[in-house]
Amino acid sequence: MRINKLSLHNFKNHDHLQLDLSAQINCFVGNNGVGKTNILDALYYLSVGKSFLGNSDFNNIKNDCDFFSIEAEVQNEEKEDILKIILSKESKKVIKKNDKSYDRLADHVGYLPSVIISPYDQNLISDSGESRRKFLDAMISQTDSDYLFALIQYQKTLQQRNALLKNFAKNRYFDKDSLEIYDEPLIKHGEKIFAKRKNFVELLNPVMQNFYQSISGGKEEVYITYQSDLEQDYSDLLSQSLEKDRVLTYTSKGIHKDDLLFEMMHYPIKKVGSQGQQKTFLVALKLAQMIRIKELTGKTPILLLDDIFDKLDDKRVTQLIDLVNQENFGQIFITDTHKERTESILKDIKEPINIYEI
Ligand SMILES: Nc1ncnc2c1ncn2[C@@H]1O[C@H](COP(=O)(O)OP(=O)(O)OP(=O)(O)O)[C@@H](O)[C@H]1O
Repeated sequence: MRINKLSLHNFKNHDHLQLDLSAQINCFVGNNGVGKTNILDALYYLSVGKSFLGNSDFNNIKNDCDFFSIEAEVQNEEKEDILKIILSKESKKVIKKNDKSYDRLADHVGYLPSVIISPYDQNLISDSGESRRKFLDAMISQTDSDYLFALIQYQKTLQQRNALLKNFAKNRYFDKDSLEIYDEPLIKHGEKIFAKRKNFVELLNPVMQNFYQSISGGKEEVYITYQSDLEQDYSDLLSQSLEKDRVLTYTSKGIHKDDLLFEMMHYPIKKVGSQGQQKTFLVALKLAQMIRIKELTGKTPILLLDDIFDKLDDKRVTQLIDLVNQENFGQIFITDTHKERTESILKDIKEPINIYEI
């Protein structure tokens, strides 16, 4: 998959922007705040139907405007598809492929896979488990529509079960049987999600380890551990935590409490990793994500590299560029504040490179 043309209207600070893109490497260079990251965000938006910054959709509409649109010509094997996303303040978001609207956003996810590496990835290390779960969900959903379906059903059931627990507390009443109606779908979807998450992380680990060692020059060992309540039987867990859930008025056990432990040399990387090591870890993790998506879907994700050259030493940057320049990586988008630095880093690359000054 690759994007031949991109056109933005009123997307964040870009009122009109039209770009003819290189099939290989595209760089957006310019000063702070000119809108380089916003272009990557528009490309990410085309891929998953939302911003990677996770803010409200309306914040993506240029200030004082009523709508934004993102349009792209996407090379899909032999044919070209036109993808269009329009969001207006008055109506629902519309995502169209070749003029046909998708009924649900979930039907679009996976069509144009993407992987983004950005300074915001640091939140994956520093934030709570929720951001790591979101990352895991976004990553698996791009490769597996069954997973996304199970996740949507699980979240719906969880909300209903929690609402009932709150209702019991409010009315000083409890009915075990009506609560248990939700247990069966929760267990069914929860177990499916657990198995898929466990499997995905297991297969991600060796790929990530390889990338980490290639970029860092083969020193530290890094590892991701998947932690889940569902290592125990979920049905037993729900029974055992019934009284607790009743008091807390929410469901305390399940895959909505899962987490990923990021480790370096058997210690949390958050505690023992330098800034450069943490960044290398995140880059390796994202490159591994890219390889897994490619293996599972047969599609090469577009790779979005935002401000990647900061915090990595020259040796690591060279290693990284050598890696992504190999033929198993597809179309790449890079942002940087220094045009000369970008040109110098990419000087040995033979593929066509487009550099846009924003
Ligand atoms: N809805 C919006 N309407 C208008 N401008 C916006 C909107 N949302 C963000 N911006 C502007 O976009 C700019 C930030 O763009 P972006 O993050 O892409 O910059 P950048 O070129 O990547 O900068 P840096 O080099 O600092 O990372 C800011 O000037 C911000 O005010």
